[in-house]
Amino acid sequence: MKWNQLSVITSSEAVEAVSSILMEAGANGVAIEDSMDLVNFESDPFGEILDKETFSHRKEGAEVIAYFPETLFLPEIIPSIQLKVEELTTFGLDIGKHSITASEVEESDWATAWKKYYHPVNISRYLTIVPEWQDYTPNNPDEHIIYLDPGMAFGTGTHPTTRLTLQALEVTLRGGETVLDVGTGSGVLSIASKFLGAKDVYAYDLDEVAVNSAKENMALNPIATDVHVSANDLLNGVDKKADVIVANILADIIVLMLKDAHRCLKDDGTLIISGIIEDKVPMILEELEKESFVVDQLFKQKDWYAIIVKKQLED
Ligand SMILES: C[S@@+](CC[C@H](N)C(=O)[O-])C[C@H]1O[C@@H](n2cnc3c(N)ncnc32)[C@H](O)[C@@H]1O
Repeated sequence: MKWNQLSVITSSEAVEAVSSILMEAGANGVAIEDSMDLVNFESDPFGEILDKETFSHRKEGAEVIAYFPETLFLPEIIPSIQLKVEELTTFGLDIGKHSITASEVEESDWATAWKKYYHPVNISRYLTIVPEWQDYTPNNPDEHIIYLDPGMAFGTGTHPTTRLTLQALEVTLRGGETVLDVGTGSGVLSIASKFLGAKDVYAYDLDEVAVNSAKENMALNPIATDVHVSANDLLNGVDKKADVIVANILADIIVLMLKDAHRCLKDDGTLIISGIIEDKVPMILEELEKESFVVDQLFKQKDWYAIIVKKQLED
């Protein structure tokens, strides 16, 4: 399979915002080359296990490289990406040169391109994600280590949407639950669910690459080898009754599964939805109400939201 690569030359301070714009536009992942990497390296608590030799030697500014499936026609989406990047100046961000270039890449190039920028991600006191190829010593006895090789699948833990979802899972799970993980990607949420005490976990993804990646990652984490991973479109045809349903997919896709989520959730169950960019929050809240869900908690990081919701029960 071929991938299209979009490179945005920008400033270090706009890296996160530009990455969010590219992810929102449908990128499957981003790699970042930032002149600030070496500076951050010095202060990064995980710094000592990064390989200094692999660091970018970019002299100034930053480059955000996003990977889009070839099914997305880039000339159609580049103008709106350009506009959104330019709008960042209205938030006082320096966007640097903000030039955008597109090119084609082979899958294998992308599969390894981001690896050198990927290092352990400390999600919370209890959860840390560690690249499968790195050694890591936990900082405290409560820390669970999720080993991942996401390959081509989404879910390294570095994206705010994954981090928010993991934190929402952590406040929700108590032990013994049945969990449905919709859009599992790398499988990271399923593995975390097992560490947080879930009993039966079912992971679904539409994309065969993600299904295979999730299966490989379950095998890397002995606690998660009994997670059932399969290809499925959202919750179509799923007849399980779950205590927790978790889905980190974009807002417009989440809306499509709300009816099925209601059907598959036990009366006292919890639905965790994430991947919701700020602009989409009002629409999601409206749709949740239509499907008889009530909001329990909102989590926010940067422009992204995760929402914990419950079924609205008759009095
Ligand atoms: C943003 S990623 C989330 C990955 C991971 N769960 C995480 O939180 O990091 C969304 C995933 O949803 C999958 N997806 C998109 N549409 C889907 C659908 N209709 N049914 C099942 N999975 C879908 C994508 O293939 C992708 O792996």
